[in-house]
Amino acid sequence: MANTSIILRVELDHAKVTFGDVAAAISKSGGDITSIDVIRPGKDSSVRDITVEVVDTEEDNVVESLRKQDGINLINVSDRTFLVHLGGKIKIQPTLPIKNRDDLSRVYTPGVAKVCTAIHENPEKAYSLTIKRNTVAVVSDGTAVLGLGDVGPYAAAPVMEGKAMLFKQLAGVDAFPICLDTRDTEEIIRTIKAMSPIFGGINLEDISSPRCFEIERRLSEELEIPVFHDDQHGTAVVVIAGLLNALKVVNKRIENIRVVVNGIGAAGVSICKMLLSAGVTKLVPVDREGAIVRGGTYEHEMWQWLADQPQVEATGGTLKEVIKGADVFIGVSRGNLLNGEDIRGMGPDPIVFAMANPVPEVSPEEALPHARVYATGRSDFPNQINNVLVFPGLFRGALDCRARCINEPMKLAAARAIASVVTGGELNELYIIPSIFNDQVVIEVRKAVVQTAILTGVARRIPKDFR
Ligand SMILES: NC(=O)C1=CN([C@@H]2O[C@H](COP(=O)(O)OP(=O)(O)OC[C@H]3O[C@@H](n4cnc5c(N)ncnc54)[C@H](O)[C@@H]3O)[C@@H](O)[C@H]2O)C=CC1
Ligand SMILES: CC(=O)C(=O)O
Ligand SMILES: [Mg+2]
Repeated sequence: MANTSIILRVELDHAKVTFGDVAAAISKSGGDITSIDVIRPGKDSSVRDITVEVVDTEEDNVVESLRKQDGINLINVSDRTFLVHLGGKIKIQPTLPIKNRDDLSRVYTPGVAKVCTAIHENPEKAYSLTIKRNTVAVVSDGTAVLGLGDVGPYAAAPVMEGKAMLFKQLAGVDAFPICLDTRDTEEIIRTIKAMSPIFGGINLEDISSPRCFEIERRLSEELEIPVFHDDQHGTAVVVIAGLLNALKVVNKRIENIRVVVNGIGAAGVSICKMLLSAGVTKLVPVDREGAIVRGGTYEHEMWQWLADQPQVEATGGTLKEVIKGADVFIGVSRGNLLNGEDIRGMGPDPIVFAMANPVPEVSPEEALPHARVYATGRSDFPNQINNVLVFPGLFRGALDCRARCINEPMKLAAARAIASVVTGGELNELYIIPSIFNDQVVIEVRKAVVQTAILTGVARRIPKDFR
């Protein structure tokens, strides 16, 4: 269950209630008071802001318990999550002030004209004389936002702003959220290409499958800057990182495990591909209609590709059937599909990565009694397997070496780098993946990405610390 934090502004009529009554009502209805601020003291009445931690589902009970109590006037309820979104989460700041006409004539006309001419004569100079070298576009059409689905470009913006914040805070990359009001594949490709001159990289986000595959493929072919669909590859990289470490905990080898992947969309396809590259020999991809089987015929190009792979099992079934005896479950589908019994029926020491956001495929309450290793995409449980461990360091590296693209070896190197941040002594069931606040993650991912880009010939610049 997820907790939320609400601030209740209440006015107390001292003739009728005491603060003790308020605290008791909050506690009885499931809330936990974390702070109290007196806004207006008074003899007959007073106003206070009470911050309360509450399980999401109990929020209404807490509010209701105060509303119905005589002597309490509930003036306002603010959700702290909404409060941090007021006015958006990022802004643009100039790198230097314009203090006088002299400054003005340098940063703007007439001075700027000679810089324009220099770039016109040598477009490579865009990297040294504009924001290009450190700027990434985070582009979505709002069609597969988290596990919420097709909520549209306006509703996608808070996630894209969040990604932009993470890019900046974790890796110093300036990322700009762009939410497109079109679902047309060709129009999306055309728009991103048209706006690409100012960007050093394109991070595609929350674009539904199968359109996301074509959009990424075409843009990668047609642009000279890295194009990376985060939900596909960022997720696959972090899954492989977590799996490499989880397998050490349960003492199993990747060649021997049977893996069920549920939700063969953007994330699922890339995870399956990367699992195969990493050596998995028994793979069961599952979508709404059940398992995708070897030898089957599918309209979906990527599902057909999977059905043609020798490592994919030929026996079909529903998720609840095929998960029996599996060593690993990876969910990138939607919440609450499995229960404790399903996890109990897996093989010995099961590994469960329930990564649907915001609600995992199986809750910790159901999974933990039976799973040896349990991870989710969320930040409020241990073992957060989320692509946020990947995209900041990966783009930091790609921008620093001006990589032409982000290739498979770079992704695998990033996965190994993330896994390596958890040392042998630290590794355990509750710690298979480093926290995003571990500052080694971005450093190690960047290093691995730059080294591999140089080795595979896609780097167009050698950063100083690699010379
Ligand atoms: N933790 C993390 O870092 C990440 C988590 N995710 C989560 O994974 C989920 C999928 O994301 P995307 O691949 O981007 O979306 P997508 O829309 O491309 O793919 C979702 C797939 O799940 C399938 N699906 C839906 N309900 C299903 C069910 N009951 N059983 C089996 N399959 C089902 C759909 O048919 C589709 O193929 C979302 O909940 C998202 O939040 C995605 C990317 C990163
Ligand atoms: C984490 C992420 O990118 C998603 O859930 O879509
Ligand atoms: Mg996403």
